[in-house]
Amino acid sequence: MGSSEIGWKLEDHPKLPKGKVVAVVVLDGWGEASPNPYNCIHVADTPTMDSLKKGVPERWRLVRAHGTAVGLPSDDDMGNSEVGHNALGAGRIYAQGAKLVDSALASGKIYEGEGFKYIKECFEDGTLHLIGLLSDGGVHSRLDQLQSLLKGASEHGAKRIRVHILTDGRDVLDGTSVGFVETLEDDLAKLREKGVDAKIASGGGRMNVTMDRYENDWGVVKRGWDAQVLGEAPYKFRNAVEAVKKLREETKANDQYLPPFVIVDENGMAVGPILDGDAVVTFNFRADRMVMLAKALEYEDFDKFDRVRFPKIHYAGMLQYDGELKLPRYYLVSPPEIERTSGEYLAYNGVRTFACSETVKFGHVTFFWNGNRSGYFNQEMEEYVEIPSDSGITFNVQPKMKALEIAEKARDAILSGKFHEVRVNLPNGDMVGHTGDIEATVVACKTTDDAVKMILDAIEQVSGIYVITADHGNAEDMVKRDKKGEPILDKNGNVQILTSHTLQPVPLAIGGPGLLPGVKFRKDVPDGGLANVAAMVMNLHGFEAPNDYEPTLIEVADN
Ligand SMILES: O=C(O)[C@H](O)COP(=O)(O)O
Ligand SMILES: [Mn+2]
Ligand SMILES: [Mn+2]
Repeated sequence: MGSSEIGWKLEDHPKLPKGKVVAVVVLDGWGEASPNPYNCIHVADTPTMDSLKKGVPERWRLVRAHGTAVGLPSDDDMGNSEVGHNALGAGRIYAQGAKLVDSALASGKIYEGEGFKYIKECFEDGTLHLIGLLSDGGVHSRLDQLQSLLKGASEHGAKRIRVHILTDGRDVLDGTSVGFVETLEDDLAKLREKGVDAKIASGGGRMNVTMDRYENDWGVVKRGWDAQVLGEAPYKFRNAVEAVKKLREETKANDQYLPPFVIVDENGMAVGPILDGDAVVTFNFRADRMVMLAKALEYEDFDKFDRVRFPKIHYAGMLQYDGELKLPRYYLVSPPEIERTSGEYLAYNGVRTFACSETVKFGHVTFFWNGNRSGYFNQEMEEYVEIPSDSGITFNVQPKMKALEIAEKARDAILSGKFHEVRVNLPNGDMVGHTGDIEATVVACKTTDDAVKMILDAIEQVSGIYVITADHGNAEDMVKRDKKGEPILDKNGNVQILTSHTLQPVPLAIGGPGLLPGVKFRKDVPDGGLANVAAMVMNLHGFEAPNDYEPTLIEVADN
């Protein structure tokens, strides 16, 4: 459908007025779980969020934020920011990258597309490089997809393959990197038996090497570039299992933060720098932490760091990572076509929007919210503000992050009278939760609660409406559990800290003086998920949602 054929005008809601200020607050990584010592939200002092839960029962509920409710392959998949914010903003459930790549690999269609044909042109004389996150986390990538791609690429003629690994420990338990590298090494050995020259060429921890996002710290991407493209790194090893084991031991870094390393041959030469005539595939399906590398690999004009050498390669992403920038130009699997998002409708219908977060989550309430599209729909109607995040630190040392600064910006936007929607992401529960530091995560949760209070106070002053929710769980459960829900202990009797997201539902609270007294949650959408929130927010702005949006969660009783 071309945009001119779309009927952008939304119907008026029969009962709800227009012109109210609606604050939409996404608490990143804030799920609902039973109270226990590993539930940092429970342990923290959170009077504001507690009062919403204990307040009007018809205005607080849980919504699904994981698995099929957000377009992931199965209900064993935890939620994440990309799919969560996509669902919140788009109001519909799209088959997400993980699922699309699964199907393209299963059917073999991945090998028939333009993207694969493009990289295949290098197979005769060049090397195929695969760069991405090595784990089964299913948030940015999946090991089984890499395995399948390795097999498929070799069957389709790749003779020399180099894998550049990024160790995880964030979406999976810390320490699991060793096992993933061993599995990959087994696969590569099998390929070598078949005559394919296949090796791991470089590596490093995802948060230290390559996978920065929203341009918070180009140094991260540069460290990756030096290892992957130039074959240079402070650590050199003959094999990758040894590299990961030694670096964990010697530098005491966890999987997320391993320093960059290259694998060298018997003469000390890097086994797989990226050279003219090579093909490169970034095998993560998720966009945010691949966009920066994609720019470095693709853009002729580039001034973010000195690339030293800019090899002439054929580069394809697993997916196209940015629909607006059309980046990268070539990709193996078409991304979900997320269109007619709520933000675009609201801009057409006169709703003025302000969106804000700090750098590490800025794209969540803009890019992901708008269906993986950077930029404004209509600059006259929207203002996006990014508060610079601290860089070069792990957030357990700064658990307050910029939450209060974000709340101040939201407050000022609410009080300014210039906006009808003020949308923010408060990052703390998630970003600090990912460090696995329980004490710091408790501080993170308290700070989030303080920030929510500031926003609610401003809404009170302008007789507005608030919508408080989250994109997925994280801080509410910081320990790995067995099937019965009991914490799992390691061989030393210590609990295994869970740095990842969870499968928990998230809270959804509505209220504020501007909300008509008869507005309450419907009882007939018990399985409602994040995708149902968009229609509700449109209602709160005085509009009916488009017919194909997931149903709204509210009704208006006459009283
Ligand atoms: O990229 C990350 O930080 C994690 O893999 C997932 O966290 P997010 O989905 O909350 O960004
Ligand atoms: Mn998130
Ligand atoms: Mn997260």
